Amino acid sequence: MSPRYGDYQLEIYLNGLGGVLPTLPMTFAELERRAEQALPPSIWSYVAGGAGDEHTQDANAAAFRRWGLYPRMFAGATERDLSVDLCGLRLPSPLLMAPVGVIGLCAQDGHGDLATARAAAATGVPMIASTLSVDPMEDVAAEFGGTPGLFQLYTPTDRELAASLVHRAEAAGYRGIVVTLDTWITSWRSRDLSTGNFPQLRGHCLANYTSDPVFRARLGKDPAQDPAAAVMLWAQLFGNPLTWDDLPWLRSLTDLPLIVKGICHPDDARRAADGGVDAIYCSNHGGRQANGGLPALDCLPDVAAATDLPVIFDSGVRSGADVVKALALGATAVAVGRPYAYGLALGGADGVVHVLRSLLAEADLLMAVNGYPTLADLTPGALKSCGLPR
Ligand SMILES: Cc1cc2nc3c(=O)[nH]c(=O)nc-3n(C[C@H](O)[C@H](O)[C@H](O)COP(=O)(O)O)c2cc1C
Ligand SMILES: O=C(O)C(=O)c1ccccc1
Repeated sequence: MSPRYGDYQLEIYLNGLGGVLPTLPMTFAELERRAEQALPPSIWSYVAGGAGDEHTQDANAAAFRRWGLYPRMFAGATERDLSVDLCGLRLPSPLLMAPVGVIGLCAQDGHGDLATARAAAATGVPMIASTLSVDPMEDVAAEFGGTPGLFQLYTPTDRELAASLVHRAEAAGYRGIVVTLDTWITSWRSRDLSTGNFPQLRGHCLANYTSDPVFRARLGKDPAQDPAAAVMLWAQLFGNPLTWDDLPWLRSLTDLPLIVKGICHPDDARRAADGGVDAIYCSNHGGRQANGGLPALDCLPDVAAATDLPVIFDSGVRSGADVVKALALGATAVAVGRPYAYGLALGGADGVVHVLRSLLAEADLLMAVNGYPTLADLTPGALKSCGLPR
């Protein structure tokens, strides 16, 4: 039986009886409000913002409100089992931390990648470590404890550099490679344009490049002596607009599970499966890239039905109820991005742990009161479409 996540609720109540109220927010709205106060304005805009007028970003969260979970009676769901198998990994829960580039800067000490990894160790919730980290992937992996971690690859135009990043991830003990397909170029980010600050262009998240032998050989000089040259080279190499012709090469890079992130169309899911990937990651990048107004949640059922592969879902998950709904719509595992970044901003590793435990406790208690003891009980039949978002 998996851990009793709902006990977190009891812990908070008992602390309250002892006169100790939670210092960290108990609602997403409060989390967001306080993160805005805690972060420097340019970092806040970068993390909280999306593409264009943020229609897709708003639609992502609103989409969850169009679904309701039937409460079922006489179900006796006294014990819940939230554990799941994902690409050969036995996980205590279906929750993951999505890759967040420059997450390091959300922590007060500037080392948020390490704090996030410590939160993964404390909760068993795997971190998908972004290519764009403040600390090198080896140092991040060293903080994972017994929790498996995945490495997210932004595929550079230089194939040798891409291979080097993947092989370093293998050597550092990462258990899967998540290749992000939707961000070979960044979208029209209105808020970042207003602040004139793209943290990545200031060279804050290039540790995986400046520590890489292939990148250093291309640079020809020590990046510490000429950081501007390193940023320029990174900008040239950052994103490869991959096509289906590149998939065999990607597949050949590693024997680790290969997961493709950014899939929203069932045809793309099928084609990726034919190309030998191990899992599909259905996401619209939290509305930071696409901005046609299509919520990622609306893409999930068809993507999940398109293949037999496991499906990771993210974009707009803000509560334990949202986690449960995404599972019922076909996700094998569900990731959050901004929510844990905000927790990090407010409380470092403890803040991330609080956000993750709150999501899991709410999901667990919802499954209890609504009578769904296991993840297998969460099928589309558990949901009822309930019209327009409020
Ligand atoms: C500040 C920020 C940086 C991100 N950086 C990356 C990244 O480096 N690689 C990646 O694949 N996705 C990145 N994403 C997208 C997330 O992995 C994820 O798809 C998205 O945050 C999910 O939506 P949510 O924030 O609504 O939970 C980033 C998201 C945010 C908010
Ligand atoms: O901001 C992002 O969403 C992201 O993925 C990214 C892309 C390039 C540089 C830094 C972050």
